[in-house]
Amino acid sequence: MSLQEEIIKELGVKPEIDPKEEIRKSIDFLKEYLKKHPFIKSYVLGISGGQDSSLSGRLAQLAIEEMREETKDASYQFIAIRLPYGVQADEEDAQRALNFIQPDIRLTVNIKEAVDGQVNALVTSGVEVSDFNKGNIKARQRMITQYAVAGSYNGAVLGTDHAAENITGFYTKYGDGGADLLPIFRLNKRQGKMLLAELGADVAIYEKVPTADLEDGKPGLADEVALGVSYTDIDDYTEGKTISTEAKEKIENWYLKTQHKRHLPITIFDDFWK
Ligand SMILES: NC(=O)c1ccc[n+]([C@@H]2O[C@H](COP(=O)([O-])OP(=O)(O)OC[C@H]3O[C@@H](n4cnc5c(N)ncnc54)[C@H](O)[C@@H]3O)[C@@H](O)[C@H]2O)c1
Ligand SMILES: Nc1ncnc2c1ncn2[C@@H]1O[C@H](COP(=O)(O)O)[C@@H](O)[C@H]1O
Ligand SMILES: O=P(O)(O)OP(=O)(O)O
Ligand SMILES: [Mg+2]
Repeated sequence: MSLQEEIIKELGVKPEIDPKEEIRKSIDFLKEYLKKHPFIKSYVLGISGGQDSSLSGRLAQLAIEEMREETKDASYQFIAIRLPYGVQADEEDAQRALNFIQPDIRLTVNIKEAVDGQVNALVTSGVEVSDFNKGNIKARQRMITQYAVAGSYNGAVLGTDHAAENITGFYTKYGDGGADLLPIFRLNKRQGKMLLAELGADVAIYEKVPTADLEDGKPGLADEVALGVSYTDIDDYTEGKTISTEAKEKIENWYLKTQHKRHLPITIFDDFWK
């Protein structure tokens, strides 16, 4: 089996999808988990204004609404959290996403004080913190906040990892990579767009340039610039298509370099890294 075939198998990507079917699959997955774990009453997710959290958030809201309807238990809630670092430059995009999702509960927790406090404590202890490293602290602070909210609302934390992100390991380990359930895992970026279109999202939501927006010095840095490869190439690769040798090598290098992120902490019984 070629590496491309192995990766596609691992990520579970289908070359073609029926968006309606995939929407139903994600909603049913979120509902089934709640039915099996009656003490979990809410799903919690940070909403950035980007494509992935808009899609995951809307799917979660729909799942929760169906749960309320079917069980007549009004305590099921979807909690959307805005997690800006100070003032978010594209705040209106985040508000547009919230208007699309129509979450039961909207919270805003500004992560700036916590992040700056952590950075200052490190610097005071003589540890240098680069802007890049601080970006990962922001992503981890968002994870801490989401788990704190889940802890207060009998909740589980959703993550937005999907095939086109997982393949390159383009997420912060235990930051946005830290979550309980991943409702859009298996979809690539263009398939996520198809689901958003089917759900009636504004085109601006799914045409927004994907960004982690983590570095102070590089605001809104596009994922594709940071990665050096386009989502079109990544999507084609995950659908089994032939892409340029240069793009293929870049994707496979990212995949191999980030293997550690797709495993639980490594023990002496693991040999995937050898
Ligand atoms: N989806 C997004 O858009 C998104 C979100 C967050 C972060 N990002 C991007 O993801 C990247 C995150 O940075 P990163 O990957 O350098 O940080 P990271 O913290 O996610 O991973 C690096 C850490 O992993 C561990 N590690 C590294 N290599 C290892 C290995 N071979 N075995 C075991 N452990 C190992 C080390 O602890 C290291 O500090 C950045 O490029 C950031 O912009 C993207
Ligand atoms: N500014 C943000 N507010 C709320 N939630 C956020 C914010 N930035 C990121 N998030 C969450 O993290 C994931 C990953 O984002 P990437 O753009 O893929 O880095 C995002 O889906 C939100 O759930
Ligand atoms: O995870 P999001 O919602 O920020 O989407 P994107 O990765 O497209 O920025
Ligand atoms: Mg984003």
